[in-house]
Amino acid sequence: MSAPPAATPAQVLVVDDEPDLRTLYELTLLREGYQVDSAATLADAWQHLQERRFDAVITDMRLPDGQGLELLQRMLVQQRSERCIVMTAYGSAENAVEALKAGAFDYLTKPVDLKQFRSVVASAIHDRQPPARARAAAAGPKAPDRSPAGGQAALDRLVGNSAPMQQVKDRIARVARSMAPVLVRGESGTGKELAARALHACSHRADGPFVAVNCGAIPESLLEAEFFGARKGSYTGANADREGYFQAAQGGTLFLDEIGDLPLAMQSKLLRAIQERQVRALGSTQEDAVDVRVVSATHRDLAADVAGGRFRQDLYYRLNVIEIVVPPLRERRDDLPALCEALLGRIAQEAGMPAPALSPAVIDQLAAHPLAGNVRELENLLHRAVALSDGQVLQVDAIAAAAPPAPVRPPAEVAQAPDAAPPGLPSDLQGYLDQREREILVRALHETGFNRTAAAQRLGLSLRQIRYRIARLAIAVPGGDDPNDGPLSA
Ligand SMILES: Nc1ncnc2c1ncn2[C@@H]1O[C@H](COP(=O)(O)OP(=O)(O)OP(=O)(O)O)[C@@H](O)[C@H]1O
Repeated sequence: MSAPPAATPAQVLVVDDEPDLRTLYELTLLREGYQVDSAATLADAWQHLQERRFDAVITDMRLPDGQGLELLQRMLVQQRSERCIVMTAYGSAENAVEALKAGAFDYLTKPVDLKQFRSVVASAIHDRQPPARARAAAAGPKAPDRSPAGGQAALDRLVGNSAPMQQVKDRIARVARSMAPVLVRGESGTGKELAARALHACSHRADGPFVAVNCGAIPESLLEAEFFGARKGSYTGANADREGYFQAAQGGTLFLDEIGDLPLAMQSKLLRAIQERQVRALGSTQEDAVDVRVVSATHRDLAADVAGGRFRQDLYYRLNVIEIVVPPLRERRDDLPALCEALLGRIAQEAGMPAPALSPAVIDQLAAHPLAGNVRELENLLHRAVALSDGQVLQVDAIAAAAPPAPVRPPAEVAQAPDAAPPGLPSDLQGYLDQREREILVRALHETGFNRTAAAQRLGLSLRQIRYRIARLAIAVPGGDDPNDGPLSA
């Protein structure tokens, strides 16, 4: 049996004009099993890049003939596949953010911590080519830079192919590859968490944990221990050492939902953890290095919170390196049929029943609904509709009954007319009364299991009268006009 072919080590280019530092980086990388080339200037680095392809490029920010950022930009223009790590001077947060915005995979702050250096380089090379030392497989053609297999599945879970949704998915796939912090913005219920999960699944951290935290749900006094961990005895009730969210997300993604709800004192601590990449558990004297990508989300206008002094500007700047905006449902109505189908499928699966079919009438009715609570509201509506529906096809009236009663309001044109009547006085009395009557009848029918006799009794009507009203208002009752009028939605 022949020995496996020798593995080709990953190739790294180091760009720094200080010979001592260059040597230090080279030795560190060689010891890790990489093959290293080095350059002292931008021109020299570019020459190397013209000659061959590398797996990663590590560049100092300030070089004798220009900025490391220029190298990054030139690489981007040429669509080079190398991942670029930029080294910035200590305290120059702007450079780090600028580099990440320009497409750097990650940054390191000088003086470089060698442990962090090794870990960042390993991350950059991770899913394309492990170091020779760790590789057993034969050297083959380099894998293209694409999302892990689970990435596409996670993007598919984000249902909707409308143009705005497609843009969101393209952006997720594009930015997933770096370490840059991402802020996901969007109204409540638009799917921000799903977007964050897809981002994680498309990243090289997909095999690591995804830890989701609702910042608004944690009592202020517990925040520090929850985020950074706590040593036994550090506070009343801490009976054992416990890790925090940062430690739990090690090697993966920490999703900070409702980031705008974090109190100012905690914002400072979070900023420090992100900048230093170190956290200190409550009651501990030691800092732990953490390798975590932070993705946060908010439905609030964080820029306004910054202006109002409720959110730290420096933290906002740090979290918002890359922004993903998930559009509200009203801006992507085209997604409604696919969303309904996917949500109904999920609901039915959870209930262990076949998914009811969706008629065009139901879709039309949903499309007319304001759905201000976005996909979550649509999901709730369908949940209740399924519970109220008795057949294979989801009924229009099951949707109407599932919808929370609309607030009593005069028709919109009356409210908006310049010489509008006082609120509460409708211009079309009959239309207004019909709408109210309809709501009451649907509610009564719903509450009596669609038994018309019982519903009529509840409303002080005869069976004849309620039948007449149901027909006049064209209320579709599950099971049609049942002469026996028994319970229809048992
Ligand atoms: N595009 C989508 N495809 C399928 N399901 C979706 C989509 N968007 C949202 N959902 C579903 O809607 C519900 C709400 O989504 P999610 O929690 O991601 O929203 P959110 O924007 O994070 O909400 P909040 O701001 O309230 O935290 C979830 O059950 C989610 O699975």
